[in-house]
Amino acid sequence: MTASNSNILDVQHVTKEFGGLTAVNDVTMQIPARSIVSVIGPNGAGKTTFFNMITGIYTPTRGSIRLDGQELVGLRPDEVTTAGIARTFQNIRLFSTMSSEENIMVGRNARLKSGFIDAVLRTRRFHESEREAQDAARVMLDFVGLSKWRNELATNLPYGDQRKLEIARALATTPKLILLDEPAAGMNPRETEDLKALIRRIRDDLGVTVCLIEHDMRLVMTLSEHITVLDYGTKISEGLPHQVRNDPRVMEAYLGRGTAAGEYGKEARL
Ligand SMILES: Nc1ncnc2c1ncn2[C@@H]1O[C@H](COP(=O)(O)OP(=O)(O)OP(=O)(O)O)[C@@H](O)[C@H]1O
Repeated sequence: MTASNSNILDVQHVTKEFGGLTAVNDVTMQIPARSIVSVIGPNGAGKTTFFNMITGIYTPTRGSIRLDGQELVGLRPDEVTTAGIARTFQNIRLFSTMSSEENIMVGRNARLKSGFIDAVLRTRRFHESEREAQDAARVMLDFVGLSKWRNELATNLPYGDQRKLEIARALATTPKLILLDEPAAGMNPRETEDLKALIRRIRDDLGVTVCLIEHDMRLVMTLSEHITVLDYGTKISEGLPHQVRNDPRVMEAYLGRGTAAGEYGKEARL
């Protein structure tokens, strides 16, 4: 097996320009299959833009993004989902008037075979699809430990559980790779510990590769097997947690930069 075969995602020279601003500048990175990796960087470094290119929300100005050899550039977000990438967002995006189970079924529907006509005519295929979606939703609720909230409106769940529900909804699309955008944002230390255990189980039990953007340096340093650091859209460092933590370019990028600087400084003293 060649090195590239063991990488589930291969990003080559990706750039995104917004008018005169280069949000992501010629970034190349690979994500090994069944790994847990992080993309970090100070506020405005280009992390979310990077995720938005991988998931088809933005088309790169230049560059190539391959999932298991399949070129993703040019695909719509739903086609990227079907190809095998799921994600969660920086801000919680649940349907507040739906139950936890229904929220997951919406995620699952991205994969179902029945279409609009089936739904209108209530065909057998539609009913089978609905049952399949409901079964899958229950398995996912159980996996993330939220079975007791099955019929509860998503908006009534505690904050940490709403974040887990978003992860369950993303997992319901049966991805090969899941992208988590600041999953620990706003969590208390106990919720963050729970999240860490869940992310490990996503990889270990489901075999799904995990890539996260995260400002919580303690979480990033203890969970990640590989870290890529962006600053002003450019990759300034990558490697094992201890290599990145001790890289002078990374320290320099964080120092004097708002919240993220404080969080990095806290970790650097550990
Ligand atoms: N749609 C857009 N149009 C114009 N500029 C954008 C757009 N999206 C992002 N940017 C700019 O690109 C740069 C990178 O933003 P991005 O949100 O990717 O950074 P980030 O690393 O995710 O930041 P944070 O940690 O604060 O979430 C910023 O200067 C931002 O203002």
